[in-house]
Amino acid sequence: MMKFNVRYVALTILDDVLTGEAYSNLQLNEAIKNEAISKKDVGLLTELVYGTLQRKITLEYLIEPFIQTQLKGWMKRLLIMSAYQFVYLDKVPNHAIINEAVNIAKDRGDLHNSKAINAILRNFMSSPLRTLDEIKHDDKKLSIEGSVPLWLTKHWITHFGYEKTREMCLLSLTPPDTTVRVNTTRISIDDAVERLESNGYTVQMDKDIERCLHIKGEPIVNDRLFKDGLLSVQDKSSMFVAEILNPKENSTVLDTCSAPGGKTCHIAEMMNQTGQVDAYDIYPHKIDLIDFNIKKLRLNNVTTDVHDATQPFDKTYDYVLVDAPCSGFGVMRRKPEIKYDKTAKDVESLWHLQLKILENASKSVAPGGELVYSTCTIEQMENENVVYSFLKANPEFEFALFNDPRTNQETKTLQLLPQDYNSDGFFITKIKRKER
Ligand SMILES: C[S@@+](CC[C@H](N)C(=O)[O-])C[C@H]1O[C@@H](n2cnc3c(N)ncnc32)[C@H](O)[C@@H]1O
Repeated sequence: MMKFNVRYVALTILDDVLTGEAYSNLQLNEAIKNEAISKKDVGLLTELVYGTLQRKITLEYLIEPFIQTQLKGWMKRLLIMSAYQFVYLDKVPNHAIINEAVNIAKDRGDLHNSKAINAILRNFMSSPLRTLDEIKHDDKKLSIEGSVPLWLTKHWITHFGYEKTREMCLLSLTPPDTTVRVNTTRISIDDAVERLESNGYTVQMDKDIERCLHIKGEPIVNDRLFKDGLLSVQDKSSMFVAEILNPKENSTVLDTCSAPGGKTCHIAEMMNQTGQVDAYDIYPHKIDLIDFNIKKLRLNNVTTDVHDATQPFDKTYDYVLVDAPCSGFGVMRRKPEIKYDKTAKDVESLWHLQLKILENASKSVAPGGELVYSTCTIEQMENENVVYSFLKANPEFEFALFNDPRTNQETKTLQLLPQDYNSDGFFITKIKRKER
């Protein structure tokens, strides 16, 4: 048996993720926790897993002409991981890439496998890199360049146009900004900035959301402020959801699909330990995650329980949040496998579920009360189509206009794309029940 090495672990993670058995972020966290690996190796492992996943379609296109025989799935994954190092990493010498791949192949299979890997990689590395010139159609070209399946590329071009889609796909191959939300029930924003700076972080205040800070430095999860619950890691686009819901102090809030509790906690912080936030999720094990966060942040205005949001809630509330289960294409830069494992059929069945949850949750909005519907996707079907279908069937509701932070104009819906704030793609809309 081979002794632990970074590429071996990276390939095992790629196997699990690309066969749909695990999520990249969770697998990576496990590997980093379990193995005695150095800081440098953690960096390389992360780069290999995320880089290969992010650029899977591009890498397959580049190496495909050199594969003449039928290969097993893991061999193809080993080849694209090796191709990633050759094309995108400067510091790894070609002979090291080939040796490592051959050793893994020997360890996994017979000599024949390792010889095939050796021959393919040698051939690939000594030939000119394949260009996109031979592809005639813009959508196909972009699908390969941005490593996004063709059906999605076509969808997005139809909805957002070619330029915006290209910008989004290419930006999604790079890391987003790291932003944190200050727990203003425990520390002032000025004090949080001062303490972060004294801990070595470069901090920038966000221009739209007061409690949002952009930080650069060591992983924040190791910092005292994070560990003590004085701040939470949250993407800027995601923070807009609670900001747009904008619950008043002493009000009541229902959060229907709330795990792991990012927005629940944001809402509870905005209400400054007053009022009542009832947070539900369908999965019992996920309720533990919300409870953990509430406890860590020391929030005392939240209760949690298991509940299926398609089934009636027993109370009415001033504010309701439906942060619906969705395809998640808005977070493809954080979970790249999302791009490859969803189909148009999944999107359609999500639309049914989302509409059902929205219909049911709306019954818990008190007269004059407001409901925010949000998703972390950019699929029109799961966003505009859900809310317009709902409003058509429920005339007692209407849009509650809010400010589009990008234009400072009132809007009914907000579709944030990654390029808007170098953050996640999110959809947010607000509706209100008309007064009786
Ligand atoms: C987008 S995530 C919510 C993220 C959360 N609001 C946050 O900010 O941390 C959607 C959640 O909906 C939950 N969910 C899926 N189907 C559900 C249902 N029928 N009823 C309630 N929750 C559901 C999932 O378990 C998942 O935790």
